[in-house]
Amino acid sequence: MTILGQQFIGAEAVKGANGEIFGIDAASGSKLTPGFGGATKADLERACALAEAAFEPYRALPPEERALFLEAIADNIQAIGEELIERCMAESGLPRPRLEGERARTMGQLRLFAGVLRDGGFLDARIDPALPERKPLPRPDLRLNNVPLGPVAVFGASNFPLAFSVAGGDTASALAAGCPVIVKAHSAHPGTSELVGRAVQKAVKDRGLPEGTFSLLYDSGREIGQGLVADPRIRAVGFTGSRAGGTALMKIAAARPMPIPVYAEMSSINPVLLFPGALKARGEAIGKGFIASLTLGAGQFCTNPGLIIAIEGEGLDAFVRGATEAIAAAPAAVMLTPGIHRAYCEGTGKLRGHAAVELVGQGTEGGELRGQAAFFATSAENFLAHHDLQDEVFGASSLLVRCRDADEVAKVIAALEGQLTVALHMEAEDHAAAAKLLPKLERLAGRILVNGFGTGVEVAHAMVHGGPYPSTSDGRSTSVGSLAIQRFLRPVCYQDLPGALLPPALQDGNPLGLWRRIDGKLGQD
Ligand SMILES: NC(=O)C1=CN([C@@H]2O[C@H](COP(=O)(O)OP(=O)(O)OC[C@H]3O[C@@H](n4cnc5c(N)ncnc54)[C@H](OP(=O)(O)O)[C@@H]3O)[C@@H](O)[C@H]2O)C=CC1
Ligand SMILES: O=C(O)CCC(=O)C(=O)O
Repeated sequence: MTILGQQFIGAEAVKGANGEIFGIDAASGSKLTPGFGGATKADLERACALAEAAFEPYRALPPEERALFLEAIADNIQAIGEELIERCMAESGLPRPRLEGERARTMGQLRLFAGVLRDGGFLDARIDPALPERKPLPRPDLRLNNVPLGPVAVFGASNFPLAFSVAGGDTASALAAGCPVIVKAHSAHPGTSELVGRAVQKAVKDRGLPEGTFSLLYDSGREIGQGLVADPRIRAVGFTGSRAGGTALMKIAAARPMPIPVYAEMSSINPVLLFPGALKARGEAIGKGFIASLTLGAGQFCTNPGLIIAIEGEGLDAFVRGATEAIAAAPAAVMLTPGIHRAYCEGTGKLRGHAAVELVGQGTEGGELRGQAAFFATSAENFLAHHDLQDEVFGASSLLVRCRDADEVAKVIAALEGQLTVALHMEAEDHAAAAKLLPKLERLAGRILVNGFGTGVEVAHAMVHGGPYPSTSDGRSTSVGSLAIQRFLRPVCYQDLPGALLPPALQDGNPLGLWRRIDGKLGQD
C-alpha cells in the first residue's frame, strides 16, 4: 500500500484541491511527503450527501452484517502491516511497542462492537403489552427500541493516532450504532489516516455496503471541520482534543437551527489523592509509580496524573523523595507535534515562573521537540487562590498540592473542575476517610480507581472514559468501552403499531432471540 495524499469520499479516492497539509516527522520536525490536499466545500457537500443517502440502507442492515463489517475493518488494518506502524511512528514520535499495542487495541475495539451487535442488548428492547381491560383506562401496546441518530462527524485525536482516530473508538461505536461516519483527519497524522481510511473504504466495498457509510476528509484550515459540524445532515459529533477545539465545536453545534450533541473529550488533570496510611506504608514506591505513569508516552495522555493532593508529613516526604529520584532519570521525550511541544513548554514555563509554585524535580533536559518532565508543588492555600493552577499542561508535568489536614484536602477537592479520573492511594486504615470523600468524588469524575493511576484505559463493558465538564462536554457518557455506542442512539416508542410494521427487535416471537424487558421483566420470550 502506498500513501498518495488522498482523501476518501464514498467509493472515490481523491486528492483535495483546497490547499495542502503535510505530515511532520515528530522527532526532527521535517516535512514528510506526499502532501495531502485539503477538502473543498464541494468535497464536504458530496461526503455529507453520500452519508445521508447511506443512512437508511445502512441502519436497516441486520446487526450481524454490521458486525461482519467491523471485523473486516479490523482485518484490513492488520493487513496494512509494517507500513502503518512505520508511518505512525514517524508522524507521532511514539515508539513501536506502544503503537503495536495501540493497533491491537484498535482492532480489539472494532471486534468488541461486533460482539455488542451480536448481543443485541444495545437496542434495549422493551415491551409493555396492551391491557385492554385495565380500569379506568386501557393501556395501549407500547414497544421501545433504540435507533441510530444519523451521520456522525468524528475528529480524531493527535495523541492516539490509531485507537482514537480514523477507525478508533468513536468511529467503531458510531458505525456499530448504524450511523455513517465522516472523519475529519487530524493534521498531525495524515499518512496514518490515509492508510486506515483506505482499510475502512475497502471493507465498505467488500461487504457491499452503501458507499457513503464512510468518508475521510483533510482540512487545510478550519472551514471543513466547522462546516461538517454545521451541516444539517450531521446528527452527532465525536471529538478528542483541546478544550478550545472542543468548545468551538460545541458552540457551532448549539447554534444550528437543529442543535446536535457533541461528545467532546477535552481537558482533565486527573487528581491523585494520597491518604496518610498509604504514604506511611509505601510513600517512596508510590512516588516512583507516579513518575512512571506521568512520563508514559511523554505524558500525552488525557488520563495523565497532573495533580497530586496529600497531607504534609513524613509519608509525603518519602513520596516526594521517590518521585524526585525517578523523575531525575526520566529522559526528555519527543512530543507529538511542534505545536503540542510549544504548548507544553509554555505551560511548564508559566509554572516555573509562578510566584506560588516551586519546582520539586525535573527530567533530563528537553532539547528541540522533546518535552522535559517536570514536577511542581504548591500549598493548598495557594492552589485555592489561583484557579489557573488547574489548567491542563498537556505532557509530563504535574503539581503537588500540600495540605495541612483533611479539611484542606476536602476544600481542594471541592474546588476542582470535572475530571476523567480520580485515583486514591490507600490502606485499610484510610477507608473511613475515603468513604467520607466518595460522594464528592462521584460528582467530580467518571472513573474512581484505587492504588493505581488512570493512564491505560481498559476497553471493557464497565469502563467509563468520560466525566463532568471540562473533562468532556457531556458527563453522561463514555468514549471507551461498549457503552460508547449509546452516544449515537436514541429511543423510539411504538404505540399500537401493527406487528408486521414493527422492527425485528420488537416483533412477537422474538426473531432476533434478544433479551427483552417485557412488562418490566428481563427475559428471552
Ligand atoms: N485532553 C486530551 O485528551 C487531549 C488534549 N489535547 C490538548 O490539545 C492541544 C492541541 O492538540 P490537538 O490534538 O491538536 O487538539 P486540537 O483540539 O487543537 O485539535 C483536535 C482536532 O480538532 C480540530 N480543531 C481544533 N480546533 C478547531 C476549531 N476551532 N474548529 C474546527 N476544528 C478544530 C483540529 O484540526 P487540525 O487537525 O486542523 O488542527 C483537530 O482535527 C494539546 O496541546 C493539548 O493541550 C490534545 C490531545 C488530547
Ligand atoms: O489512556 C488511554 O487509554 C486513553 C487516554 C485518552 O483517551 C487520551 O489520552 O486522549
